[in-house]
Amino acid sequence: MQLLRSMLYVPGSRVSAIEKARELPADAVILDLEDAVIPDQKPGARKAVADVLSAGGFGPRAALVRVNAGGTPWHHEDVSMVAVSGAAGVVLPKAEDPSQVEAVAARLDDEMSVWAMIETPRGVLAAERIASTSGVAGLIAGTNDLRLDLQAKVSPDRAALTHALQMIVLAARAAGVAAIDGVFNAPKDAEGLRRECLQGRLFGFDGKTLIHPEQLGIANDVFGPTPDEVSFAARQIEGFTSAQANGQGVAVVDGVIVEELHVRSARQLIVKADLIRDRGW
Ligand SMILES: CC(C)(COP(=O)(O)OP(=O)(O)OC[C@H]1O[C@@H](n2cnc3c(N)ncnc32)[C@H](O)[C@@H]1OP(=O)(O)O)[C@@H](O)C(=O)NCCC(=O)NCCSC(=O)C[C@H](O)C(=O)O
Ligand SMILES: [Mg+2]
Repeated sequence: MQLLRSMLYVPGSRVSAIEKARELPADAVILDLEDAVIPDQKPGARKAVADVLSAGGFGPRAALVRVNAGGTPWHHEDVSMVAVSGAAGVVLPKAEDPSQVEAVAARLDDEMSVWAMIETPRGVLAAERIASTSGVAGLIAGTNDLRLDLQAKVSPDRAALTHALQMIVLAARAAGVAAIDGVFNAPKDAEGLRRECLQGRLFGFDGKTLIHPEQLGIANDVFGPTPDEVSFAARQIEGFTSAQANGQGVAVVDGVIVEELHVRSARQLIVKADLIRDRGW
C-alpha cells in the first residue's frame, strides 16, 4: 500500500519551492513543467527539475514530474528528461486515449509509472480504458480544465463535476489503480478545502492534489483514518476472530454485522494507519 493522501504540485520554475518540498509533509510531490510554467521558462524549468531529481533528497515522498501534454513542443524532451531522472513517474496531462499513455510508458523504465490526468470530456469518457493501460499507477482528476471544457459553473458542492469525478473513481477501482482528486484553488480557504477533501474521500478518492504547503495538513488528516475508524477496525477484527472461533461466519460489533469482507477492509485500514504512524505526518 502506498500513501497518497497529499500530492503537492510545485512549479518546476521555482527552485526554492522545490527545495522546500523536500521537507514538506506531502506523500508525493509533482514537479510541474506544464501549466505552472510559462513557455519561455519551460526549457530552464526542465533543466532545474532534472538537477533537483539528480540531487535527490525527497525521502519517502514520491517525486513525480508533470510533463507537457502530447502534441506540445515540449512533450518529447520532457519525457526524455524524466526517463533518466530518477523520478518515480510521469504525470501525463490531458490523457484522452490509451495510446498516449502507452507511448509515454514505453519510454520509461519498468519501475516508473504513469499517472494519467483525466481533465477533458474525452478523457472522462475514455477513463476506463486509460486506467487499465499497462504502466498506469493512477488517475488524477484535473478539475480546472474539466470545468472549463464542460463550460460548467463553479459551486462549492462541485455539482457539475460529480458525475465525472465518480467516473474517475469507478475507472480507477475497476482497473485496481489509485484515484486522486483535483486541486482546490483557494490556498487560504481552509474550511472550503476541508469540505472538498471530505467530499473526495466520500467518493472514494485516495487523496488530493494540492497547490500550497498550507493545504497539506488538511488533506493528510481527511484522507487518513480517524482514531475512531482505527479503533472500530480493531474491534471488527477482534469480534470476527472470536465469532470464527465459535464456528460463526458473522459477528456483530457496535450493532453492525461484520463479515470476512469487512475484516479485509479493516486490516487494510490498520496497515494504512501504521504506515502513517511510521511516516510521521
Ligand atoms: C499559489 C502560489 C503561486 C502562491 O505562492 P506564494 O505567493 O509564494 O505563496 P506563499 O507566500 O504563501 O508561500 C509560502 C512559502 O511556501 C512556498 N510555497 C508556496 N507554494 C508552494 C508549493 N506549491 N510547493 C512548495 N512550496 C511552496 C513558498 O516558496 C514560500 O516559501 P518560503 O519563501 O520559504 O517561505 C504557489 O503556491 C504556487 O505556485 N502553487 C502551485 C501552483 C501550481 O503548481 N499550479 C499548477 C498545478 S494545478 C493544475 O494545473 C490543476 C489541473 O491541471 C487542473 O486542470 O485542475
Ligand atoms: Mg489541467
